[in-house]
Amino acid sequence: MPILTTPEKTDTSVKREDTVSQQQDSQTGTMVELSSVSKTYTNGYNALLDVSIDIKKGEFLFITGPSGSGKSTFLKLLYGEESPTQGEVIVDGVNVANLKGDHLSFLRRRIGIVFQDYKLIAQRTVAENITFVLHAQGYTRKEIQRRLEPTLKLVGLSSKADRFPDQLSGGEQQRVSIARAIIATPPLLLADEPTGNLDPDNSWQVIEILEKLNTFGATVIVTTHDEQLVRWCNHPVVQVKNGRLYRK
Ligand SMILES: Nc1ncnc2c1ncn2[C@@H]1O[C@H](COP(=O)(O)OP(=O)(O)OP(=O)(O)O)[C@@H](O)[C@H]1O
Repeated sequence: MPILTTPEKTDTSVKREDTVSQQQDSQTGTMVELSSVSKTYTNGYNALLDVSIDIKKGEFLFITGPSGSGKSTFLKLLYGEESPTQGEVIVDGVNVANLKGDHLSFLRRRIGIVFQDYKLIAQRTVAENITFVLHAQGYTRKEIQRRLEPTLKLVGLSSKADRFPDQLSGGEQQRVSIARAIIATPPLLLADEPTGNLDPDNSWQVIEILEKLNTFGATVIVTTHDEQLVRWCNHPVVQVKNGRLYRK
């Protein structure tokens, strides 16, 4: 297991009492259910073929598979970025394929998403990047401040709240994007190749944060093609191969 070497370590002792109290009661049942799902893109490419899977609340699951195997497509179906050509996608009891407009926005508020390329706004500070969505969703200034400090602490960036993304390392930028994804305490966290641009120490740090969130109650689904990373962790793994899913 690699040793953390970044100067400001993540604070995994941070408690997020609101997260725990909201989520401990609802730790049973299914968070994600796909039934006979296929996805064919408009160019005729079959990305997923007759896929069925149940992911329980509170699970930490890795999705692995080679480039182009359908990992991102799988996640996109969960947050309604793509619709299945066939079959049903149920997330937290809601059929995603039927959602539009405000209903889809409402579901997405309950899903935190982390991308490989961070997707930070260059002209905004760390704090602004993290709280941007909360402002847009009408949270009060006081509530935003109440959430910001523990979230920054959790990702080890308390001293860098006023920096801009280009003043941060790649690992720090990814931790900003995780903070942005979790500040609204979503019960489901999706991370699409979150360590794809990071060295082993930073990758491990990202995984440690995701694991901590999982212990707070979030269901976490992480795609990666990094087999070594998967071996380090003792979490269930699903492999995507030729558009089909296999539990390992
Ligand atoms: N919008 C699209 N239109 C057509 N084909 C697409 C589209 N998006 C993805 N594909 C194809 O579907 C397949 C699965 O893509 P996907 O991005 O899900 O793979 P992946 O496993 O996440 O790959 P990577 O590890 O490289 O990110 C690929 O062959 C890809 O070219």
